[in-house]
Amino acid sequence: MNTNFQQYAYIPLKQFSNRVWRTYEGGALIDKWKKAAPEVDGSMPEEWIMSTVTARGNGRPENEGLSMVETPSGTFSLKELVSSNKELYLGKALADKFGTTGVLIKMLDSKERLTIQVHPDKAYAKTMLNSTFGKTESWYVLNKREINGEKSVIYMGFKEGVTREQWEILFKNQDIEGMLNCLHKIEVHPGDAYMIYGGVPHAIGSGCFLMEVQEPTDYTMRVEKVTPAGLKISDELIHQGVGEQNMLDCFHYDGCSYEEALRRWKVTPHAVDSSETHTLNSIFNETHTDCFGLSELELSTNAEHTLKANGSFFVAVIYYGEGTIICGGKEYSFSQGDEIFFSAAIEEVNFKSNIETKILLCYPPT
Ligand SMILES: O=P(O)(O)OC[C@H]1O[C@@H](O)[C@@H](O)[C@@H](O)[C@@H]1O
Repeated sequence: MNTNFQQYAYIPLKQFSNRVWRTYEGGALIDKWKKAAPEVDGSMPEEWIMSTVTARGNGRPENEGLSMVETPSGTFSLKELVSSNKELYLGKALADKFGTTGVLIKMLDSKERLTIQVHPDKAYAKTMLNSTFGKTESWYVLNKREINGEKSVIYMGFKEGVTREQWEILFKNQDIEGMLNCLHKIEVHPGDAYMIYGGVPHAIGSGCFLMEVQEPTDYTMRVEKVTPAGLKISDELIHQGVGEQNMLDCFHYDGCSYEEALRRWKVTPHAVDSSETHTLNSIFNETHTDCFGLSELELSTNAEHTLKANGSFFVAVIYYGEGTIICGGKEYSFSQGDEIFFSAAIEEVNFKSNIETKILLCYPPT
């Protein structure tokens, strides 16, 4: 046990920028949010936040995806800090149950449509990939942009009647239009929230800027062998090493109507606490999943709100605004683009805003 690392469990820990390579292009809206010039689309369209997992990509750096945080004595990976004392950083329940943060948080900005894909549910992850975690995920839409005159959409869930046999034929023929036609196409707007459970087919369309809170793995099974921009995908990234037939088994063939799709997966955020100067909205909570949670704290100018410890760590992502954090009797500043880890050891955190502020609060599994 490294006693030196334990002292950092009592202070807010900010992470350095952590962009990750993906098969699709995007990222300009992440630059805009981070106030980083120039705002460019490229092959690093995701920012991974408080990540203790590495990304899967061909020929990419070994530690890509791992978050590095700033401490008074230098830069360390969150993973090594947490390992120094899991109970202190994560909280006892999480330390005992998983021994890891149990969650992965991302900002994702798509300039092009992502490939049609599916992620494992827990049962599939266990049997096929020997992993405790699947990749159930959630999307909270923050912004959108029109690309080539196209509205921002997502595709999700099979339409009624789609069978594995039909899906396999479309996959073998690489009939992309045919596959897209099997899924519900849903226009999205800032504020929309969706759960994407393991097994549910989906594709994020172009022009979506969203926060994703998810189980901490990078397992994507996909049915498109070439991306919309023309990038050829390796077999490993198509089926994660389990083969095409097993990849096809990762999908849940339980199609439904458009209305039923919205009922199953669209989430309506609601206020759980408010005053004249603040609102706390619950977005994803235990009624949707036990894998993670997401809330949102809105503060008007010169407002404040205190969050009390709940036995586990949480992560605050400053979507906009600036102000001061009071934690352990000390003051720290925060501003737009900050990503801050608050260990389970911290008893309470007071956020004070100088200007209008929106803070996304991400929580680990319950
Ligand atoms: O298609 P690639 O480049 O692998 O990107 C895959 C991305 O897909 C999205 O639907 C999410 O699951 C992200 O967490 C993931 O990173």
